[in-house]
Amino acid sequence: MEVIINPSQMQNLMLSLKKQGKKIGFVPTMGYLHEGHLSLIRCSKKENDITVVSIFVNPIQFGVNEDFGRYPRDFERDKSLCEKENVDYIFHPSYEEMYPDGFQTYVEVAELSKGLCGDFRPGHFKGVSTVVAKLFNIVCPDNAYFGKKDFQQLKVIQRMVKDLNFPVNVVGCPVVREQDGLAMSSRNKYLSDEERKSALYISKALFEAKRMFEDGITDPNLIKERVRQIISQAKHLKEIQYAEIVDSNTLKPVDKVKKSDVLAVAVYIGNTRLIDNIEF
Ligand SMILES: Nc1ncnc2c1ncn2[C@@H]1O[C@H](COP(=O)(O)OP(=O)(O)OP(=O)(O)O)[C@@H](O)[C@H]1O
Ligand SMILES: CC(C)(CO)[C@@H](O)C(=O)[O-]
Ligand code: BAL
Repeated sequence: MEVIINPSQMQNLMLSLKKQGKKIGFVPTMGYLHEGHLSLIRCSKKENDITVVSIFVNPIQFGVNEDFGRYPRDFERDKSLCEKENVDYIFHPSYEEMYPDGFQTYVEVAELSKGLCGDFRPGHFKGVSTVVAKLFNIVCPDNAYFGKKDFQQLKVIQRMVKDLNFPVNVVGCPVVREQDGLAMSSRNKYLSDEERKSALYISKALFEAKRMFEDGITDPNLIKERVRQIISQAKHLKEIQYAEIVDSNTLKPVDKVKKSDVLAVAVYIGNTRLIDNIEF
């Protein structure tokens, strides 16, 4: 496995591998890898000749009061996890190389970046689509793997690829959960033991919502009310930012719940903002 930090070197290498007919799979991450990330890597390994993982905590997708500074980082640990998974290349650029002096070009997916997280993290998806566009141009992947845990992000990237004709196939992969249901997330590290117990109410609420739908309830307000009730039992709950049921293509709230709609939530447990979702 090789670690590459220079974007031009990475791009030249990928272009030459493509010329040799190699199929390239790409897993973009912000590091501090867990089983959720590893599931994406395993998918890529199965479907491609070469697997590239990027590890870059992208400053432009964080708001000024967000956790960019304290976002968990452990490159050595990430490196050995990637090695164990037989990753071929880690792309680990510096901030200066990704955003050199004078940087001023952004990609914005207008509508899908609104609503849900977009309402609470202004500029976030613009930062995500911009860095992913750069990463796609640097890594030149055939297939790129994103988790459905960040459902809105996946939709934004799929739209960007379609609208800007990126020659990349975007693959959405299932949410990986801890045994007790909590969605894996690098930010789970921020939770104290007590907060970790509170966080469990999130997945509990999502599973109950799915059960309600399977029992024939299609009124989104009934389901959302129950979801809020369950999450409100969490001792360390600070805020439910949103609990919304949306159409999985438009991300607009629905009047009547149907199969494939998505219930998405963002919740503060203590000072930790967690997102999760479930598909009906
Ligand atoms: N539990 C999970 N299951 C499946 N994919 C996941 C999971 N957690 C993260 N991913 C995916 O891994 C990729 C990289 O995500 P990222 O590095 O931001 O990790 P994260 O754990 O989501 O971190 P954060 O705490 O910022 O939410 C994204 O495509 C994301 O959707
Ligand atoms: C896609 C991504 C790597 C862009 O910085 C990030 O948003 C993430 O880890 O989900
Ligand atoms: N997984 C999304 C990265 C972020 O929260 O900034």
